[in-house]
Amino acid sequence: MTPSARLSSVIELLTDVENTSGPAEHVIKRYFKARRFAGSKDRRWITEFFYDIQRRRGELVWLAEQGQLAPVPRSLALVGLVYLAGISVEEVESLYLSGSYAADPLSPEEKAVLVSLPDANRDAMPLAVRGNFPDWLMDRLTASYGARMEAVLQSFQDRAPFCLRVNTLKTDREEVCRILAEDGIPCHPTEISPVGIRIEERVNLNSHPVMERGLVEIQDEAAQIAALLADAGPGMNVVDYCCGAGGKALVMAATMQNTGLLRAFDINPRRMKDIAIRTRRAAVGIVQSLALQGNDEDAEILSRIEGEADRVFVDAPCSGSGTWRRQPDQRWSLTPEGLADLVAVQADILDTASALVAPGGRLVYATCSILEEENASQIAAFLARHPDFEILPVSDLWDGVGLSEAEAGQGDFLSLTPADYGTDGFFTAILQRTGA
Ligand SMILES: C[S@@+](CC[C@H](N)C(=O)[O-])C[C@H]1O[C@@H](n2cnc3c(N)ncnc32)[C@H](O)[C@@H]1O
Repeated sequence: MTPSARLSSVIELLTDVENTSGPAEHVIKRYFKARRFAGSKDRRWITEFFYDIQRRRGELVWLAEQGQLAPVPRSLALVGLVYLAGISVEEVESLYLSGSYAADPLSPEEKAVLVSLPDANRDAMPLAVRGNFPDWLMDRLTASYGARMEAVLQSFQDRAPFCLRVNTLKTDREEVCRILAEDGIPCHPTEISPVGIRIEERVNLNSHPVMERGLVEIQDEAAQIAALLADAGPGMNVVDYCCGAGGKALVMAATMQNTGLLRAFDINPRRMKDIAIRTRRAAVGIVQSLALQGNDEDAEILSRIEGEADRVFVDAPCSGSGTWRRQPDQRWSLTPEGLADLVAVQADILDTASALVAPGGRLVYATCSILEEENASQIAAFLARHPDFEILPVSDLWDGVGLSEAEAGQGDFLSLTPADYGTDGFFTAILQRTGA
């Protein structure tokens, strides 16, 4: 594809995403499925530029509006070419807006804005704009992060690192690092998780032997830490209540040394479809998965195992705000009403899942959110409704489950943002049921 055709594709994609609900990655997948002629380099350029625009959308909208341009996909892409990609206005005109499949030539107003961009003053931008976060979240985040606010917002502008979790049922970290190094893939151990590997370059490992042989899974370090904090041990009875594709279940199966019982539930069978293949590949044999129906039958099934589990892990559906580096489009689609709905669903799930915890057992609540109402406030409300649970501070568990960087594990809860250790934003609370 020519540069102009690539730019036109980015504009089309931005428009499609604006007009569709659901994650951009689905829209992008559909878009390229219908355009088989796009080669892998074209796809990469288009996708990366699309996501760069989403990540810095706040600034791009502001810059367009300062120059009296409507912040429509075309304006954002043009401003992005100059402001983010550092391409000169002359090059934009000659390379990106000429030839077949090119978008219309620059209007005088557009040209005036692009020419002024090298002098753009970031300091003049309000915090929400230069931090590229929705304005309506600013008060909430300031209350949580105070003086660290600017650093936290900035940390969401980087691309997220690529992390693997080593399957300790089959191998160890040294072995995997050695195999990757032999294949010219530079990597290093993660700072906190004892089973994580960080790869600085984006590589496709889907058909690499380390994946095919079940030696590793792709998983952010924060998610590994949360699952390790469950402290699920050999022989335990464990429930992963929102198991999705089983990412946390696989971590717990490894710490359980593939003994005991791990029930994996989720309301969405589509999300669960890879569990069987992932457990087989990882040599995990203790997972029993079951799709919940969201009706009375669930109550019947769950009542049979009430009060039995040593650990119940609730990796709750959430805003995903901690992963907004990876899915930057989602920060622009969350609404206050959507957030309130999520908080209500989380409370419901906690109420139901907590009934499965045995006396003396633990309820582990995790979100990939950095928002207080989904995290500490959710837990405070749960404890007010369930006086038979109490907080087990993560600082008491940190060393015992093999985590490093003691600083990160201070206090009652795990509460990470990318500004701390470059992980996704993540929250975890451990609640112990009294009356063992
Ligand atoms: C954050 S994802 C879980 C990711 C998964 N634990 C992993 O590590 O791959 C949240 C999951 O909660 C599920 N979910 C949403 N509402 C639910 C409910 N009422 N009961 C059980 N699962 C639910 C969603 O289908 C989704 O898979």
